[in-house]
Amino acid sequence: MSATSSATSLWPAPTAAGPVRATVRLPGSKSVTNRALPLAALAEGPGTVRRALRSRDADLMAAALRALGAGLTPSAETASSVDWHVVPGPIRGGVSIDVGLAGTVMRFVPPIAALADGEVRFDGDAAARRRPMGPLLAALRALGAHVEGDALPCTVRGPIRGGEVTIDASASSQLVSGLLLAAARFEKGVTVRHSGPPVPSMPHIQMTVQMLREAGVHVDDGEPDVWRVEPGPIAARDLVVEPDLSNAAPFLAAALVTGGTVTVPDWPERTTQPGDALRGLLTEMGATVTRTPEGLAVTGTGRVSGIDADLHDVGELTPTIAALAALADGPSTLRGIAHLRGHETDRLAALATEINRLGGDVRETADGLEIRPRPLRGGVFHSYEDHRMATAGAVIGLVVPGVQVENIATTAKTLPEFARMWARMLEGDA
Ligand SMILES: O=C(O)C1=C[C@@H](OP(=O)(O)O)[C@@H](O)[C@H](O)C1
Ligand SMILES: C=C(OP(=O)(O)O)C(=O)O
Repeated sequence: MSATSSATSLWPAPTAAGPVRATVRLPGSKSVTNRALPLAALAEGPGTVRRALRSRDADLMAAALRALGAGLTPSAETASSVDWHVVPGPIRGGVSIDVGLAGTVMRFVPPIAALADGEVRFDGDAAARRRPMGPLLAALRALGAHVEGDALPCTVRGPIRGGEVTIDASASSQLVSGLLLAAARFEKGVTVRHSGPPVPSMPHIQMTVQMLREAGVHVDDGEPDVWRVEPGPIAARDLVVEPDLSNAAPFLAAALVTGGTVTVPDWPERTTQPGDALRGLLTEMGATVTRTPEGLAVTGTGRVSGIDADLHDVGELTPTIAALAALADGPSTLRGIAHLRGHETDRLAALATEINRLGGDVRETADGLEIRPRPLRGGVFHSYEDHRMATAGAVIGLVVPGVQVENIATTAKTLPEFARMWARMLEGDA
């Protein structure tokens, strides 16, 4: 596999001088932000989304909703956070939408566009054209929309009626979430049945269902692999976005590999974010994880244990877990993650290629990775325009001198301040 980025800038990953001790405050969750904004844009009145993430993916979602007729006014803006006041408007067509490389934009916005009676065109980055969308577009067609294309670029023209549809969502949970998020506004609502190998990232579908219910939408998910959304109003709300727990992963990993402590404030007591699984995964890999008055504290010993883990439900944590596994004192097997081949890049190939380039021993399996730790050396770690590849390189660089991450700026997809936060963490705060 070759690196696809045209950007050639190299970021010298800082090596930790000793155990990291820092409190790292994470901006809002991408997944919550990019559900809260469309729900607000489809609501029956104006609402507010507080502490929303500002990042490439979140900005693309805001731009898409504006193009479709919603009013979004920012306040309390910082580099990575914003409060949005959202005023819904009639969904209008006749517009083009750039999805970038955002799975949430490419899968969540077309069903909204199908509410318009004008054509909406979608396209994105070259890598986005390779990401699975076919089952979603086929479903929109089956539910009454006129759709051209089976992947990006594509066009969608409503109005959609809704009803029952069967899809194979084994490539991405977002194919289901997208249909559910807009469905209360379909004349007949929707019943989505999944048929095929197991759907990955189920916590993300639970997040969709929970956020719909919080907005007063009736959702029945009582039967496995079937979701029914009743037609009806979506309540206007004032909600606060939780910190992004998946983006906490590289920072918490720093505690493990350096034998330090990293604390993340405002870690929710209960959440549907898959990043919450880090508490168990990092414990298995040798960390002590405690809830303190300051937040979730993760303390490492400097020694990392190998792990045998099924990451099917929490696939987006894989790059960090793989980086830790490459630095562990025993082998690891990561399974259940064949769908990562359709993420920002083929993450299984990218992780194997880049860790092996530094002297590692990573083998791709049909559904994951086998990682045998080897002494690693410095070198270029390509990011393939994948924010989580870039942060995985940063984790390795903490303890392997001379790692240079290509295109660290790609972290702007979900965490534009990553490089600054990483530097501050190493100085003792972030
Ligand atoms: O719905 C969401 O917010 C997400 C769902 C998951 O996608 P897949 O089901 O495609 O893995 C996850 O990996 C992605 O980062 C965010
Ligand atoms: C898979 C990911 O993103 P996306 O929302 O683009 O699917 C991710 O953030 O790990």
